[in-house]
Amino acid sequence: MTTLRIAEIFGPTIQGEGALIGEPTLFVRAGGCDYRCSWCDSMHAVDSVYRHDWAPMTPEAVWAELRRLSEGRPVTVSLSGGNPAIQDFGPLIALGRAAGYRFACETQGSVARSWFSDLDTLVLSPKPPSSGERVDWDTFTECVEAGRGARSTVMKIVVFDGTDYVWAKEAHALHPDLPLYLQPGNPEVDPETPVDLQALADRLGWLTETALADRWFEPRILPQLHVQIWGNRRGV
Ligand SMILES: C[S@@+](CC[C@H](N)C(=O)[O-])C[C@H]1O[C@@H](n2cnc3c(N)ncnc32)[C@H](O)[C@@H]1O
Ligand SMILES: Nc1nc2[nH]cc(C(=O)O)c2c(=O)[nH]1
Ligand code: SF4
Ligand SMILES: [Mg+2]
Repeated sequence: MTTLRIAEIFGPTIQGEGALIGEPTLFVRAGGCDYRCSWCDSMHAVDSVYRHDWAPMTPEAVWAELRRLSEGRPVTVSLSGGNPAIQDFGPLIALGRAAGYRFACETQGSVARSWFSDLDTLVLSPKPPSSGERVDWDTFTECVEAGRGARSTVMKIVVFDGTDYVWAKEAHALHPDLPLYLQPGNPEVDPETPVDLQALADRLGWLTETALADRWFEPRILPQLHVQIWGNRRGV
């Protein structure tokens, strides 16, 4: 039987990012990641110094918590992390889907999984140069292939600067069929530090105006809605 490493389960909240923005959602945050992005906003689910806080849970136990949080009313569940793709979420997805719950997954596209095809929405978020990580595009393409059975697969790219912007255009050119979402990077990820909403608005303005001036009309450009509402608070 699979045991999952779970950093946190929370909600209902709203999906704050990308294609499903605004959608009522429960989050399952998996512990552990094969990347170390310089600006990761979820290091408590990445850095192994926090591993003692990650609970070993069976899919049944995660499913029981999701039912409790939603009071048994079917809702969208987002699998995030860390990188959920380093674990086997197939059994959890099967339990939830049988009860009418929908599943999305956020992953960087570094590990392909057969259960991607059981998702409603696969969100692939390849990492730009500012992250300090490098994308293996062959593996990323394997992730796109593994998600062929999903209802939809989208690409979501975090953009911090001009170099990331140019990179995002190249990433889109490699996978032009994936609907593309851009979000400005949040440079302040400490949950104790209040976010500077004006600075985030300025970043969103810069990204939006850059794409429009460039006549690049493919991407949808969105803020992180949960950060607008709750700042860097955890568990929302
Ligand atoms: C914490 S990651 C977990 C899932 C997966 N490891 C990934 O990166 O796609 C969830 C989403 O948050 C984004 N993200 C992480 N840190 C961010 C930051 N400082 N500003 C904006 N988005 C960020 C990631 O790019 C990803 O789309
Ligand atoms: N509300 C809310 N929306 C989100 N979208 C992506 C998130 C993530 O950390 O994966 C996230 C999150 O942590 N909270
Ligand atoms: S891939 Fe995702 S979870 Fe892993 S370090 Fe990067 S942003 Fe954080
Ligand atoms: Mg987040």
